[in-house]
Amino acid sequence: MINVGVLGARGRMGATVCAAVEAADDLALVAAVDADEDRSALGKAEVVVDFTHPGAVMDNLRWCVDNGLHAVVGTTGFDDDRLATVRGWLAANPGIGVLVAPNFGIAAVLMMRFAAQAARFFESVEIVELHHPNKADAPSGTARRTAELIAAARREAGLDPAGPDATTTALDGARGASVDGIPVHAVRLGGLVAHQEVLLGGSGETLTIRHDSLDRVSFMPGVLLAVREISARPGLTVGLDPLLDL
Ligand SMILES: NC(=O)C1=CN([C@@H]2O[C@H](COP(=O)(O)OP(=O)(O)OC[C@H]3O[C@@H](n4cnc5c(N)ncnc54)[C@H](OP(=O)(O)O)[C@@H]3O)[C@@H](O)[C@H]2O)C=CC1
Ligand SMILES: O=C(O)C1=N[C@H](C(=O)O)C[C@H](O)C1
Repeated sequence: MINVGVLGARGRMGATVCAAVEAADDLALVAAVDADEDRSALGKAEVVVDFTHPGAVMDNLRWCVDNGLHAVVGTTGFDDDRLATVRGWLAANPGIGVLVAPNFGIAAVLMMRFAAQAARFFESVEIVELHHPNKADAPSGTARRTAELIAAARREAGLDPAGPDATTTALDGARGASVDGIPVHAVRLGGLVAHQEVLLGGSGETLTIRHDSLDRVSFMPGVLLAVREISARPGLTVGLDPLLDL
């Protein structure tokens, strides 16, 4: 039995994680903590899951590492500087495992992988991410990560990450944000959960790779897999890929 604590427990994701943990025979929910609540209840946990806010997650994660707790983190906002900071904390606490994943959906992980594979075959690539209107950040962590993977694949193939673009006059934002040279566009629309299209274009043909999370239960198999495996993976793991043998 693995004792699990959840940070952000009353949020959209946190509540879904609490229900998934309670439904699993091999996991016990021992603490459910939300904003402005005492984190000390998490001391009974072996693994803490964080789905809070980009502004809160680093303080939470520091607290977990300092208290000897493994952490599975879905909260967004992790750039290279933040990941380096977490690596530093873990170097001083060598038995602790932290997994940070921008997306726990298996299909989303595959979408990112397929996009990176396709990236070198097309002159143009742009990303459109579409989410519910209560989302705190833009672009999504998934879109950022996808753009980074695509840009790395294109650089490795000797291609400019950015495709051809003759547009010289544009309203601010009309061409999206540039992430590693890849244009990323963010849509916020009632009725949506979490969706992304990677648009690739070449000579007389295009390829669209689309992923849809239609319900937050889509993230649960990945979250529970990480909860079960994190104690055997000391140090920092980024993304779910290594746990899926990708
Ligand atoms: N990796 C993945 O697969 C996924 C990642 N996400 C990410 O997870 C994060 C949360 O998303 P979502 O659940 O929709 O957001 P919500 O706003 O629904 O939930 C966040 C919860 O965390 C609480 N909270 C804020 N600060 C703290 C804190 N310091 N300690 C404990 N709880 C805190 C909030 O309380 P209050 O409202 O009072 O501030 C709220 O209840 C986002 O970064 C989102 O992008 C989302 C889906 C999937
Ligand atoms: O806030 C969300 O909802 C989501 N956040 C993550 C992200 O920013 O990529 C994962 C998924 O897109 C849902």
